[in-house]
Parts: sequence; structure tokens; C-alpha cells
Amino acid sequence: MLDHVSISHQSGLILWSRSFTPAFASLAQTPASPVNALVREVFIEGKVRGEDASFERDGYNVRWTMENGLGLVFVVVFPALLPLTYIPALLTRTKQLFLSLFQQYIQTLVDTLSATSGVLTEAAGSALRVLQQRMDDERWAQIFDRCLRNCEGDQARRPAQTPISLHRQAQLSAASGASTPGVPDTPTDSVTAEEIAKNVEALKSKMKGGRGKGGKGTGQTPSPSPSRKTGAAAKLMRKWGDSQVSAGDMAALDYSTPAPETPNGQGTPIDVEALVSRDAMGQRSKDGQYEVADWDFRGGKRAAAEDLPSEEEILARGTSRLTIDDKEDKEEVAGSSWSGIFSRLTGSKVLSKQDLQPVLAEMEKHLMDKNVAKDISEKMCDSVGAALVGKKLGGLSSVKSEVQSSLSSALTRVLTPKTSTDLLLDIQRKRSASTVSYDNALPDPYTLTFVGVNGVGKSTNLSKVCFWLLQNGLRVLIAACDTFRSGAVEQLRVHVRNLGALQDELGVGEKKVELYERGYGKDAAGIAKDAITYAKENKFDVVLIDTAGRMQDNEPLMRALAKLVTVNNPDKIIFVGEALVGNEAVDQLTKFDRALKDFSGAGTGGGQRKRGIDGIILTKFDTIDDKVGAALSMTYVTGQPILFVGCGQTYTDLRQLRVNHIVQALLN
Ligand SMILES: Nc1nc2c(ncn2[C@@H]2O[C@H](COP(=O)(O)OP(=O)(O)OP(=O)(O)O)[C@@H](O)[C@H]2O)c(=O)[nH]1
Repeated sequence: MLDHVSISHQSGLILWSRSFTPAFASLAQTPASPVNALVREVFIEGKVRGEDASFERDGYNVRWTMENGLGLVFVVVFPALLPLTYIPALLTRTKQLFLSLFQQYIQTLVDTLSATSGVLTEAAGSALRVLQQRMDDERWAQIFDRCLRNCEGDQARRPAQTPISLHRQAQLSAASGASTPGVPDTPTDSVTAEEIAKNVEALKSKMKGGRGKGGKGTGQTPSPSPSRKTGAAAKLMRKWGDSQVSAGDMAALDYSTPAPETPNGQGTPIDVEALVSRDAMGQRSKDGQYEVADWDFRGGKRAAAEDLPSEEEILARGTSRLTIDDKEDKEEVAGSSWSGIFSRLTGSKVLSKQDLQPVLAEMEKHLMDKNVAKDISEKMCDSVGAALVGKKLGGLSSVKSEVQSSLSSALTRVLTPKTSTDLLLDIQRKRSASTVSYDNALPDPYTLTFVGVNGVGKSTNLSKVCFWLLQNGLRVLIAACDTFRSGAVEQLRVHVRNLGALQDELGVGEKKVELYERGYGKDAAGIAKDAITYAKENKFDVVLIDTAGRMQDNEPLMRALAKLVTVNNPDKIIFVGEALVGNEAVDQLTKFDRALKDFSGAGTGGGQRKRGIDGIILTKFDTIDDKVGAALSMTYVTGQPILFVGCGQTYTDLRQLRVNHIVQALLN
């Protein structure tokens, strides 16, 4: 298992890097990092000999290969004890793929850097950003992951008598590395291919949670969507009403049984591959923060490896690549539904309302086809029309770019968040603020309440958010405040068990997630309050409050939700809605927001402010292709940001929505 990979310029500028373990992500920030040692002791001191080399430091093996023409350095770090013979092949393939995809962009960057002797000027910074955007567009992180998996697979499959090529390469690299300062390379000679394959398998099965008998296909693995897969947890009719639930009802609703323990007390074995998609794991930023990937309409889930071009295709591009201009021309020729619209304006000089009318009608239809609500499509087109009437435009391409840029700015204006979307920063701020103001008293936990209609994915996406928080080292308490739907508590119990076990499997450290449950039929507001108190006393950083689904027109239930909000004053009220429902989602959101504003903030001592929806999670994005209109409609009606989108049923199927990706999808 790798600890780290990076691609940098020999001036020290990092083009791309990724840490695979939280421990290395933290270490990478310090001067003690083996990668920093490599830069200091090899590159700065000019002790580079040959293209490939390695050295060992503090239990890590650091191996690299260079691309001398461009001055690039490809580095991987892994535990020195692991005989990973595929590393030289991984470095070679990574180098080939990277150059094949991005050579032109790297060349521009390198030229700018050499003009400034390696100093990161504004021009170099912008060349770097272009390259990184390109890496994003081509889904470089996924291409690397697939390359890594293939190399691991090659090593695991290789029989004992396999030709020595990789092994030999490893020895050769080790030999060239011996001339570098520091410790000699890990000896691999004494390890047979059979032993290596065995070690890799052992490591893999450890990663999979020692699945053994309880693994995939045996039916023993809990599903991330227990409500679907376990008979007992299948959703049944909801029973409503605080006072109508008898002890008998409560027992009937309570499907929850304590999690069966394995003999070693570790809990039920889990199938890691079924719960997280490794392709879709977020990435750690330089400061070790775990970030979910961006949603991108071209990749949809961005997770499906089959959507990526094959390695052969990528390498072929290196030889017969389109120039950037060629590519743009091709896209232009391929065209889109827009081409027809713009051609109607050819020849116009000063645009009149009349000229624009058919174009705007077409544009409105286009937006509605993308699932934007009707009245919002109309408003967007009105705003584009107003910006264009009276403008003097040239030929077709100028008309096209002018109309597109008007629409693009109108969309961007609506979609750009007006409030903070950085939850990790908000959590940190709240913790610091309450510690300071109460003189080192226990900090108040940050609280998020998830609301929405039935079955939209509240519990599932709450659990994905929990996974993300746990990956960021936070302690999370989940409060089971859906006290009505049968199986709701059990569903959360399974999620919490999975999330805890995943923490073990992914090496995130001590268990940091717990469920606060008080069964069925009780007052949800009171349970949430007790959960927050429990969280504070037990030093949880975040409380995620799951609420029962309810219809937006059901006033008694909306009042009950408003009571929960008034009593507990959560830091964020998150509306969870389905991306596929378009107009209906807008109606749901508008009414939830309205009802909360109307009914919250009163009755419990007064003075509490009225609350509305603070942010949105749009679910089932994996089912909508590029029909992303709900995102626009929902931000339009509340002015609140889309915090995440859910795009599948594993814990890693959570994405951030970048404004430019939505704009592109809407314009496409
Ligand atoms: N394809 C897909 N399915 C999802 C997504 N999020 C949730 N689901 C599925 O949607 C179904 C309902 O999810 P839940 O989390 O139980 O929904 P809920 O809103 O908590 O339901 P109630 O408690 O009944 O209101 C489950 O089968 C989930 O697996 C997503 O992003 N994509």
C-alpha cells in the first residue's frame, strides 16, 4: 500500500500530490517528511545520478524517476518493509501517462519557470492553474488510481517463475539509488515472487477487513442501504403522532437489535468494497484535509473506471495528439443545440427584443429540458434578454459568445454561494469561539439537522457526510430523531456500525462515531436536545440530527420540525432533496423554508430567531446525467448553497458542486 505519490518540477513546485494515509498527510507538512528530505538532500544538493533512484528514511522507502527534458520528478513513498516490486513499473507508467496527457501544458509551465529561474511568478502560477484544471478535466486522479491498481494486480498475479523484468528493474533502481545519500534501498533480492504475491494478498485481505467467510456474496455483509437489503429493515407504513404510540406500537416499530459481536469483539465484519468506492475516495489536501471530489457532469459519478480512456488510448494520444485548437474546433463542429439558436441571429446588427424573442424561447426550452423549473427558466431568460437588447454584435461567433456569456453570468450569479460552504471551517470556528468565551469550558458541538420529504436519502446522505467528517478526524454523534418510521433507528445503527468498522479498515484511528438513540414514539425535539448535551459532555465535535421525512404540506408535522429547530437551534438546517424531481423539489424546498420561518423561533422563552433552510444536499445525482436544473432552481428560490450532491449508495458517493461545472452542464 502506498503512502504518498507526487509529481513535481525539480525547482520544488508540486504539480500534483496525494497522500493515502492520514499519518503521511500530516507528516508531509513537516520538514521531517521523507519527500522534503529527498528535495533537500538530493535535488537541492545536486546529487541526482541517473533518472531513477531511491532511498530509505524513517521506515519509508522513497523512490523516484525523472523526466530530464522537462525537469519533472515522479515520486512514490511506501513502507520500507513492503517488498512492492511493482513500484518501478508504476513510476514508468505514471510518467508515460502524465506526459502523454499533459505534455503541452507542462511545457508551457516549464518554459515560464525557466524564464524566471524557477520562481513562481504570476505567469507561472496561471500556467500551473491551467495544467491543474486540465488534470481535473481528464480525471487524472482516477487514471492514476487505475494505473496503481493494475500494477498491484500485475504483482499479485505474477507466478514464481515470471521473467524478472520488474524485479530486475527494482534491483536496478536500487543500484542507482545506492549512490544517493542516506540509507541503502530495501533489499528485494531475497524475496521470491511467490512470497511477494502472498504478502500483497495478505495486505489486501487486511484492507478488506479480513472478509473471509463474511465477505461479499455470503449475505453476511451489512449493506449501506439496510432498508433495501434486510428484510426486517424494509420500509413499512409510517406511524405518526406524538401521543398515539403505545408501548406495543413502540415494540412493533423497534426492529433494532444490538449489533452481533464477533468472538474477538470487533463487531460484524464488513465488506469494505461494498461500502466505499476506492475510485471515488476523496483526496487529502496539502494540510491533510480530506476533501470529497468535485462533481463533473462529463463523468457523472466520476467513479466509473470504464468511463476513463484506456491506458493504450492515452498513450496513443501522446503520439497523435490533437492540438488544443484542433480539439476546440472539433467540439465546435460537433456543436450542440445552441448552434441552431445562434444562427437565427446572424446578420443582426443592433439586437432588438423582437430579434431575441425566438432565441430566448429556445433557451428557455433548453433550460427546462435540463430540469430547471419553468418560472426560473423564464426569469433567467428575461435577465439574459435585458442584458442583450440594444447591443451591437458582429458575426455568428460574436453573437454566440455574447449570448452564452450573458447566460453564463446570469447562471453564475444565481449559483455562487452567498454564505459559507466551508463546514470544516465553521466547525473549527464554533469550537474555538465556545472554548474562548466560556474560559476553556467544554466546547459546544456543531449541529446539523437533516430535513426533507420521505425517502429522498436523508439518512444515507447524513451517513456520507459523517464519513467525510470522520475522515477529517472529527468525532461525530448521530442523533436518531426519526422516532416514527419503523426501522429508521436500526438503519442508522447499521450505518454507525459500518462507519466505525470502516474507520478501522481505512486506518483513520480510534473510533469516533456513535449513535444516540432513544427508540420510537418519543418527542424528537427532546431526543435531539439530550443528544447535544451528551455530545458536549463526551467531547463530540459534531452532532448530525436525522429527522423523520414529512410532506411539505402537512402543517402539524412541519410544526413539529419547527419545534425541534426552536428547541435546539442547530448550526445548519440542511434540506435534502432529490435532483430528479425538478419543479416538485422547488415546491418542497420553498414550503419547508416557509414553514420553518413561520413556525420556528416562538414558544420556548421567546427571543429565538426565525430559522429557514441554510443549505441543500441534492441526492441521486447519479441518475440525472446532465439534467442539473434542480441545482439552479433550488439555489434560486432560497439563495442557499448546495453543500453537497449525493451520487450513489456508498459512503464515498458525495461530491462538491462547483459553479462552473453546473454552468457548463446547463450550457451544454
Ligand atoms: N442512486 C442513489 N440512491 C440514493 C442516493 N442517496 C440515497 N439513495 C437511496 O435512496 C433510498 C432512500 O434513502 P434513505 O436514506 O433511506 O432516505 P430517507 O430520506 O432517510 O428516508 P425516510 O427516512 O423514509 O424519510 C435508499 O435506497 C438509498 O440507498 C444517491 O445519491 N443516489
